[in-house]
Amino acid sequence: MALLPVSDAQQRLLALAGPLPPERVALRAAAGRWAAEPVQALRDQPSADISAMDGYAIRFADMPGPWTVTGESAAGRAFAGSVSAGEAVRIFTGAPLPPGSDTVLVQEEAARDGAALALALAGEGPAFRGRNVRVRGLDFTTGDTLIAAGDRLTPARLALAGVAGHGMLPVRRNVRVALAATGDELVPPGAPIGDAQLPETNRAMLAAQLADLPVELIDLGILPDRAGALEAAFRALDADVLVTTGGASVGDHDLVRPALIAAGAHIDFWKIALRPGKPMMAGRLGDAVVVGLPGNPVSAFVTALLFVRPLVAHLAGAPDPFPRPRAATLGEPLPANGERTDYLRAELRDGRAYASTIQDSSMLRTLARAGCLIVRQPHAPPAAAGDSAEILDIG
Ligand SMILES: Nc1nc2c(c(=O)[nH]1)N[C@H]1C(S)=C(S)[C@@H](COP(=O)(O)OP(=O)(O)OC[C@H]3O[C@@H](n4cnc5c(N)ncnc54)[C@H](O)[C@@H]3O)O[C@H]1N2
Ligand code: MOO
Repeated sequence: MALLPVSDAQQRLLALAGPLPPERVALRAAAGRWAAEPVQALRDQPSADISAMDGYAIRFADMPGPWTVTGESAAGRAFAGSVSAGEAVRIFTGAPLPPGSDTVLVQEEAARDGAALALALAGEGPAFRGRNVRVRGLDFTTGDTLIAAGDRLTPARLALAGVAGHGMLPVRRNVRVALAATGDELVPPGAPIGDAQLPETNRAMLAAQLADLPVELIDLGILPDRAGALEAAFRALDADVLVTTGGASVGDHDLVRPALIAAGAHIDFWKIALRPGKPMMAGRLGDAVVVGLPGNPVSAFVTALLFVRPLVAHLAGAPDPFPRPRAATLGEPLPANGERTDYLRAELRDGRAYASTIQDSSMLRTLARAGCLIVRQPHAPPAAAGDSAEILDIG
């Protein structure tokens, strides 16, 4: 069976399910999620002309003074009257300008004695009408579209939506992701361990890889290499996404695919032109998308980066969920590549990428040291030191 190119597999994966249904959640709960609808301003900001400085509201036409102070305007406590010729109102940052005034004289440039106000130094004072005033609607006005559907709700956008009058925001509901490790040799990290056993690390790694996405993780634990137990766990699934690791290849104990099929799954693809990560599979099980990752930790990491994270982001409403490679300079030559897209663990030093000598997909130490993956396209010719290469940052 021919191996599926990485980009074809990525497109087919996203085609398995669309974004989850929308819901409205409080501002804080929307952090890091994607807007399901455009967000429009419900108010003008600022809603009146307000002072940007502590000082005195004056009429610019009255420059260079002197003035008589007739009252005070503070943030949240506007002056009730207005400003007539020769009058000034004490004003503070964020306070509305009283009607009649149009300019703020900062207090550092003012000399005040009781109600008498003058410039501290001749020639100082505001240089133009409107100085130190934030005019109504400076930031935005009612009806402006401030956030587009599909925009990520960054900290700044949350604050923007809040000041625009929104207490709730339209997002996609959180993605329920079930994680299952498979393998009779696996024990939880830190547990007593025999020689034939191995600490199970893929669930912790995957959970951390998804930590910045809007997920609810469901831990299905470590499943044994037994068809019946796997099938039972898959049948009981209640999640939007099932991610398994291990048992994806062709050995006698690689039972994930047959168990998924026995549980009623449709496998859309299996085996990708990818190194590491070739045995990855994906399909549907009821309403859920299932992704079977290879067990080797580096293969699981790379396939989670290229497939699982983008799938979760897609379900959460991200319009462009795939990691974006950037160009970097190779520090050392690389040999020609074979038929699979190769993702080489590499260190970045002085802006140059140096691939680890050994790229075995079991080796977590080289992964932990790597700042990036060098992406080698199928059949790429040999590359020299100083050549440009595509990399994916992972540091
Ligand atoms: N004859 C062939 N053999 C293999 C092929 C092949 O095409 N033909 N593909 C190889 C490739 S590529 C990979 S990758 C591996 C992955 O296969 P599996 O998904 O079946 O992985 P396992 O055999 O279950 O495990 C591989 C390795 O990783 C360890 N492991 C598994 N799960 C975890 C975990 N949760 N945490 C930590 N370590 C884990 C496991 O103990 C094994 O050492 O197959 C090749 N074989
Ligand atoms: O995914 Mo396997 O790790 O290509 O060797």
